[in-house]
Amino acid sequence: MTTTKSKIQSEKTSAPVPHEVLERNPGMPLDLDWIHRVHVNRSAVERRAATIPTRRSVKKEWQAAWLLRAITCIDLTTLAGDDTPGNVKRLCAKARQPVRQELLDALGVPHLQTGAVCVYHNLVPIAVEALAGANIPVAAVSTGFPAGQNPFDLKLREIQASVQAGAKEIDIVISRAHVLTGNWQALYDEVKAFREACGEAHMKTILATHELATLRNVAMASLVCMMAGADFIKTSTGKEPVNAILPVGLIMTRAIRDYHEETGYKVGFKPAGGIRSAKSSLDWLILMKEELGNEWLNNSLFRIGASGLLSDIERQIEHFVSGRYAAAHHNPMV
Ligand SMILES: O=C[C@H](O)COP(=O)(O)O
Repeated sequence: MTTTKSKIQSEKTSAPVPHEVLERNPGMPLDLDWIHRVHVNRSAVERRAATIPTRRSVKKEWQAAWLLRAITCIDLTTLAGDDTPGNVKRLCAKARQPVRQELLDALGVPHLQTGAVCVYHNLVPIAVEALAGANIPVAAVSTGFPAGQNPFDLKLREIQASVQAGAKEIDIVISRAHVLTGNWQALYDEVKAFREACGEAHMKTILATHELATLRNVAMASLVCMMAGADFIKTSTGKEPVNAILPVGLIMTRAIRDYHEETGYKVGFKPAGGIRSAKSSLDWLILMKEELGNEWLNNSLFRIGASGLLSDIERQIEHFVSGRYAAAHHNPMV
């Protein structure tokens, strides 16, 4: 019989190398015919999304392996007005050692780390220093996050400053007004300029989907961002009233699939905001596996933006190992 430990080890060995070097999406000219052909059947999308947490589940003996995989895909995030160098340093320590070593030892996993640490620009130098020597990129939210209402030239300068400070990934916010007014050319030009300003840093484009009015707009904006050279498309800032939800995830992953079929380039996906339970992280992994396949199940192509998810995953892993649940304060985030 295959034991849980051997399942986790076979998961590990079959796992793609973290931060695998993929050919970056160079983008393509804006194809308005393609954009205007986009059609979304909202009720079909909602029905399909509703099956993910119910009909689909990960077998119990595989759950720990999937949860470990989820951890490697977390962009461990703090984006609060009261962030300090101290809490960012503690967050970085958590990114280096997201699960207590004794639990990893029990599962036969020598080392584990999160996909990235995500902070505001001011805290990039602190995070870069705290992560020195670890292969964990620092992501900076930029371009007037979260509303994106800053002047355009300031947004470009903000990106450049974050890259100079050592951010390897830049999470930009799009101008929602371009989507709401159907000005796809303006959205394309904006995102292309952001991509140029990012240089070698990878760019995640935050759509703030709750503010885009319709699922069709989400699909169209996803395509435009990829045409403009996005490395990732990301659902939300975490500051909207509704953030990452599965129907939106379905629309965005299908846009990624269409773009890949058309161009051959793989674009990553990052649901972010409101993802707090281990169970919901499994739902997102299942969505990725079903819509995009195993190739997307690694942190080069999948991230979960979350500030509070890790505590619950660690708690579930502890339960898996010991059969007991620890009190939430035993697995503090920072
Ligand atoms: O990009 C990440 C999000 O801002 C995190 O949102 P959260 O605090 O709801 O997990």
